[in-house]
Amino acid sequence: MALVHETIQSSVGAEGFWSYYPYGTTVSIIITVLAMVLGYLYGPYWKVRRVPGPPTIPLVGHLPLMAKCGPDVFSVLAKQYGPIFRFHMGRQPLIIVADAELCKEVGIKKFKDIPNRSIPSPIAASPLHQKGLFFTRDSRWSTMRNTILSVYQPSHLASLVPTMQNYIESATENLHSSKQDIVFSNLSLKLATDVIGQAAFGVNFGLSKPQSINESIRTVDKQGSQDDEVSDFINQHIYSTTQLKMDLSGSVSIILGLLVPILQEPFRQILKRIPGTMDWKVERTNKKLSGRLDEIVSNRMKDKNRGSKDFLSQILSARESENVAKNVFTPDYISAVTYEHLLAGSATTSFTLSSIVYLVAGHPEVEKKLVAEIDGFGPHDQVPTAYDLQHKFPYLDQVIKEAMRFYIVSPLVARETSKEVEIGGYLLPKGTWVWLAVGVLAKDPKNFPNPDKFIPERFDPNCEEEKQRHPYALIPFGIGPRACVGRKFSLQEIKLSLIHLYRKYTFQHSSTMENPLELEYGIVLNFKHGVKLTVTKRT
Ligand code: HEM
Repeated sequence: MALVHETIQSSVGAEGFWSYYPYGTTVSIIITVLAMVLGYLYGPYWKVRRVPGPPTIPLVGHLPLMAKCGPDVFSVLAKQYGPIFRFHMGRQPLIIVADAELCKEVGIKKFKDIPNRSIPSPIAASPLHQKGLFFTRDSRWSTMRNTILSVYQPSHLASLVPTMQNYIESATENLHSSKQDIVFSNLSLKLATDVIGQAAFGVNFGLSKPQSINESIRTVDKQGSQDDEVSDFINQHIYSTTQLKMDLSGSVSIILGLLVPILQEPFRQILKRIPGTMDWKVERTNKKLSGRLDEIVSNRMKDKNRGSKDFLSQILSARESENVAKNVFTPDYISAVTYEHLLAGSATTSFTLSSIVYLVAGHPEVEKKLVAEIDGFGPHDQVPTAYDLQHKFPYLDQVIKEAMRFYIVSPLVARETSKEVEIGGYLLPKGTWVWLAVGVLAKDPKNFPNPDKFIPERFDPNCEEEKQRHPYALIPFGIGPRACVGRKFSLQEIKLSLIHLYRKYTFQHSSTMENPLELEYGIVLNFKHGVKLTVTKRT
């Protein structure tokens, strides 16, 4: 060391020596910063580097691959890399699990080590969405979930049949009277939003009014074109939902969240104050939505005669009777879970309903069998009970399962390890994002021969294919203790809707519709241009 000093001193002289050291300091600062940046960018990758995956591009990871292949990217990669592989969402590596047995391991067998959901960047930029059941963690989640499950007793669901039926009748009353084709996906979104609005808030959003169905189908898509409060709320809700993009088309802070998460929050704080930016718009919408929700919640809290018909009232009553729930369900969390119901319950149910009608319209032999089963149930004005819906429509069940397999609304289920855990032969450190590729499972020819064919009979309990299939090959509602709480609710609504629809109408694809159907990949799957259908009234 002394020798090095001497050499430097003699070669640069006394003056040069002093200027040399600041230079050296600068170099070491640059090297340290570079090392930190590289450590920040590559640290997450380094911890899971043994899991196979395609080569990644710094910063953007595999996002360009995703933009090129769309949601099919995971099927393509599963073929190449096997049942567990690495995919980089920007800087963040995801461990993708694309095998039914491994999904069971993550979702059920090792649930206690993987109990939470990872928080993707669109949600990290949206405080409103973070306090729902979906993204809460650990003991807060389990207390919230237990209270919410107590609300979903079978008797409560059964009592919702008449409400659901009313909205369904109202939404579908005038379908045939329009000479034009209908945008069925818009109609189903309004119907699902109305049903969940009533079930969650006890509020009639009034979107499914029969006299204005075509009119409102058109206007609901335009921001602010309806001026009453309810539709304003809905428009904001739809805006807030559609802005939660998972690709690079979101707001600047969301994009930063994908590429350099550390910068996301500081930038969001700045951008949300700059009028006109997407972050400013999202912030405004979220604020308005939260304001409205807080208002609804605080009014309902004061109302001593609120009854127990809707989700919000039930949660408030449960909260009052249990001390634990009181600490967990503070007003902001109540607003969030109630809003979450609107969010989780409308887009998913609506997409599923539309995709079923679309697929049946393309398969006349399925339509014939389905209509025969529905007609065989009883007179057309006999509304099925919750029990009837569960037990008396076996072919309808097969059609729904097959449609949910064919177009799986939520093709990825996001989880995160809370301690080191071994999955599929790889040791994953605490904090690893483990995502179940349920969309890949649903198209795996091992479990579903001819996966690109729509064949409801493959779910016939007597069929060999059904008997041999892995029990977790189709999990559109997720798996284990963290699976969807709204499964029975949405299936009840979907079945009631289909029975009512096919009692009155049959549907054909509109000539104005693209073929094949184009899908859009957001927080959930959506139709790019809607599902357009020609309606024929049954005689
Ligand atoms: C066809 C309709 C629906 C589909 C396909 C669907 C799908 C899903 C999926 C895949 C998950 C993640 C499950 C997991 O991690 O294992 C989930 C969770 C959830 N869903 Fe649904 N869902 C639907 C309807 C609904 C409805 C109607 C509601 C509300 C009434 C709802 C509320 C929720 C909630 C709160 C969670 C979070 C559960 C938790 O973290 O404990 N969903 N859903």
